[in-house]
Amino acid sequence: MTQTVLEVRGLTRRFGAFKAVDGVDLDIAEGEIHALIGPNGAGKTTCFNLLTGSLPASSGTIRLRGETISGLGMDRIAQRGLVRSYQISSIFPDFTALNNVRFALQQGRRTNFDFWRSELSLTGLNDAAMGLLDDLGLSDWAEVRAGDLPYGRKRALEIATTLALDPQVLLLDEPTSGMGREDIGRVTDLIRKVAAGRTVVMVEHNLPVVKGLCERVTVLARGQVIARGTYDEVAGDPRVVEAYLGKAHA
Ligand SMILES: Nc1ncnc2c1ncn2[C@@H]1O[C@H](COP(=O)(O)OP(=O)(O)OP(=O)(O)O)[C@@H](O)[C@H]1O
Repeated sequence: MTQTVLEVRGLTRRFGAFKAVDGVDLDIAEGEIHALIGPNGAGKTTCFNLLTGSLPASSGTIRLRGETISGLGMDRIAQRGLVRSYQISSIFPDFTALNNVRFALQQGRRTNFDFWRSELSLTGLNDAAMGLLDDLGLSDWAEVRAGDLPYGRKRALEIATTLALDPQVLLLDEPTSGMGREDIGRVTDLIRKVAAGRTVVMVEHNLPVVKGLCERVTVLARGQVIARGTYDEVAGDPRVVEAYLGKAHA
């Protein structure tokens, strides 16, 4: 039987009287690639902010492997293995790609001692950083200033710095946004590769990417879950069609 790695119940976030996230339940299975989709303003980003602890919930519970993580700060949640992809703005543009990953690995050593004790030592830092760059197709770019990388490579670097923290559950925030076709194909392949041995939850607007990549999909609209299932199941759901296109099309 598949194990639930992330269990969310009744997750709610109010801004004044407005509920941006309203009683959301999620069950994310170990090892799956799960998409959170929905029209603009549906509450996807707020949901991610609640999962990572960057925003406190108004109510509801979040359990990671059965342990309650709601109410913990971002660092402690990351320590327990749930990490969100760094935003490009958090990549240091004047560092090389290699030094960005080295830095992230050092951060990981601070937050995940067991991982380091078992896998790495200080002398292994360069090898580990090069290994991650290699995994993400960035070895030829190791000595390039991060600020000079093309957009798609920057997103790959962002994933590399996140993987440096060795997350069990990786949250990816619109990993293909702003990319051209070629970069989308490359990043999609990368996500499939890095998903081996971990669980991935992604917010993604590009529906063909979701269809190609994600085993299960949860659809949010106006802060609530309106459908869940495989891509084909939710794409055929009249509530989803209505949420995306308006009532006339449903
Ligand atoms: N800090 C805030 N204060 C007030 N309202 C907020 C705040 N953050 C988000 N909202 C509102 O909550 C709703 C959900 O926003 P959210 O960004 O989570 O949606 P989303 O599904 O990620 O949208 P998009 O796809 O456009 O990024 C929106 O109506 C937004 O205006």
